[in-house]
Amino acid sequence: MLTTLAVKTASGGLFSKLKTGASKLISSAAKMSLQAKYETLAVTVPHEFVYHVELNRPEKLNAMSKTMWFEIGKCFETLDSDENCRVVVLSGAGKVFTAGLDLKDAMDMAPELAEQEDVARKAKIVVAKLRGYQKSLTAIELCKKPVVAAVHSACIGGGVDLIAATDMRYCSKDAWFQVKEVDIGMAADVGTLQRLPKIIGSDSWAREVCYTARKVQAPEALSSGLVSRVFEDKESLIKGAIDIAQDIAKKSPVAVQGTKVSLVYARDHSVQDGLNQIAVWNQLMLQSEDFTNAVVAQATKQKDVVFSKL
Ligand SMILES: CCC/C=C/C=C/C(=O)SCCNC(=O)CCNC(=O)[C@H](O)C(C)(C)COP(=O)(O)OP(=O)(O)OC[C@H]1O[C@@H](n2cnc3c(N)ncnc32)[C@H](O)[C@@H]1OP(=O)(O)O
Repeated sequence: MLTTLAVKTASGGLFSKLKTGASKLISSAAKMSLQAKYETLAVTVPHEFVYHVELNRPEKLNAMSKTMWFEIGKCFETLDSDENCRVVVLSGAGKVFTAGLDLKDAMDMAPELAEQEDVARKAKIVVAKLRGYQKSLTAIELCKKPVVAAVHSACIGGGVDLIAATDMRYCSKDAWFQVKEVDIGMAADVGTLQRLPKIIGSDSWAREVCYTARKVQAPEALSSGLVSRVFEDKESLIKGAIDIAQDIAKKSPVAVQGTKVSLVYARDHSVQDGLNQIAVWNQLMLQSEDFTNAVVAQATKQKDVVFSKL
């Protein structure tokens, strides 16, 4: 039975190669249109199934403007359903990863609030904005494709909220991180306080960096678990992140996407709830051709199985 299935997989492989050639053409077409689609993000496709999203306001140190917040949400919602995308690398163009919330934009809210006299009406305006910003970053977590943050130089305030919603975090030696919100008189409200303590093993350390807004340099980011790899410089960081992304992109998208959904669910639920979730998920997904093809490939020592798009 294994032999029959292996032959089936091998002929599927040839068909998939033809499909791969076609998808490369589609990918280069997609590359152009994706770049044109956003004002504050640059989206490229460095390898088949690997997307690279760059925060792209280098002249303002990638400060997160209203447009950028909106576009981050839109981008990751789109990537979630894009069958050509299996993994995303997220980095910053130019000198730094991001200088955080665009402070000019933040001040623009004052005149709008001044139009209202009553606190409840003012609060309604603020909460709508907050919910919108939260939704944008949660789109990264809801995107079933793993997202690898590649941080160089500064990652401040909203930047920490952003990377806390990603799956894996790498940085270069010159990187530093700052939960800066208390310095601008606010409690962080778009994910750092909720996600950071779950990323970091030490609750005490997480609280310290949130209360003090002190800078965390790359070696401490590594030892605390905020990042899992440190690269020599930005160039090797991006290459390293894309290499890992390519490895992930070769795996079954059914398996990888199911793994992300289950890890995110398990983080926020009891072990028993998590076991129930994956049992329900896999009662369907173990019937996928990916499972059969991958099992056969392992059993017959076949390399480079090609999986259909998802
Ligand atoms: C509902 C909201 C939820 C989100 C909350 C998030 C909160 C936060 O993110 S709190 C943190 C806010 N960010 C900051 O406080 C950082 C401010 N920037 C800096 O301290 C410095 O720019 C930095 C140390 C990062 C770099 O200094 P450097 O001398 O190298 O560059 P600059 O000359 O200062 O900046 C170059 C141009 O970029 C503009 N810019 C930098 N940061 C921001 C910013 N956060 N918002 C808007 N614009 C920023 C800066 O004005 C310069 O532009 P230009 O004057 O036109 O040349």
